[in-house]
Amino acid sequence: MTEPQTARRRAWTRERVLDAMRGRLTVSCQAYPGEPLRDPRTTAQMARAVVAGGAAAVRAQGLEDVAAVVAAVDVPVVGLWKDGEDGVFITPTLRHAVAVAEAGAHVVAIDGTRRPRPDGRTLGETVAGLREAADVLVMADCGSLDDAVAAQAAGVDLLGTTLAGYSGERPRTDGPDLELVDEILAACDLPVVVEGRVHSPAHAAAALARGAFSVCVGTAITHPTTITGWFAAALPPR
Ligand SMILES: CC(=O)N[C@H](C=O)[C@@H](O)[C@H](O)[C@H](O)COP(=O)(O)O
Repeated sequence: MTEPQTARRRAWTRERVLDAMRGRLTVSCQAYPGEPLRDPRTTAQMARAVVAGGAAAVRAQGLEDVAAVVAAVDVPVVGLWKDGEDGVFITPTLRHAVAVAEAGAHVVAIDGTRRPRPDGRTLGETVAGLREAADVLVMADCGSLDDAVAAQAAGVDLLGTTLAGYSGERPRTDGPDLELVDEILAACDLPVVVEGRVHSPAHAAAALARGAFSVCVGTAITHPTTITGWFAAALPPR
């Protein structure tokens, strides 16, 4: 990062980050292993494009992408590091979480499920260790109400529904899991980010209308291969 970029990064206090995200859209800019758009420069350009369209924050995966996005846009960046493909793979250990913070993320998203973590630490130990190492907000990517309740007790700052439908505790709903959103809002006090299968502006609006703090959209905005597939599949057979 250049000096002005470092100063800009520092100006994002915890309060400013939360204030920026409240009631607004976070856009997840991710390309998956082997895909044509998987390049930190492309992710950074995508981040600039979504900020131009009104994204209040950007979510990005991988240390290089996080650093490139932090340098490219002046909005909060929710960073994560996916390692592996099943089980606990979203920022699975304290080492991953600290590295994401060091890459410049304002919010570090970590697996917020109750499943055993690869380094043997509990979520609470991971959050405490991360806080010792860096002044960042922590978002727990949860898959169920029990995850959210445990994550709140573990000391995270934000609860996400990111893993609903992917951790085996909830069905994979067609759109966002709004039933889970209702359950979490009734049981927890922390800000809730609705994430996962928010596929239309109407879904995003419905999520906020339920009382969610913020909404995060990935695929429907930044994954052209999937979006193209939706259109292609809607055509009648030739
Ligand atoms: C389950 C998992 O690995 N979720 C990932 C988390 O970062 C991403 O692959 C999703 O794109 C992101 O959560 C946004 O969700 P959607 O792409 O459905 O709008």
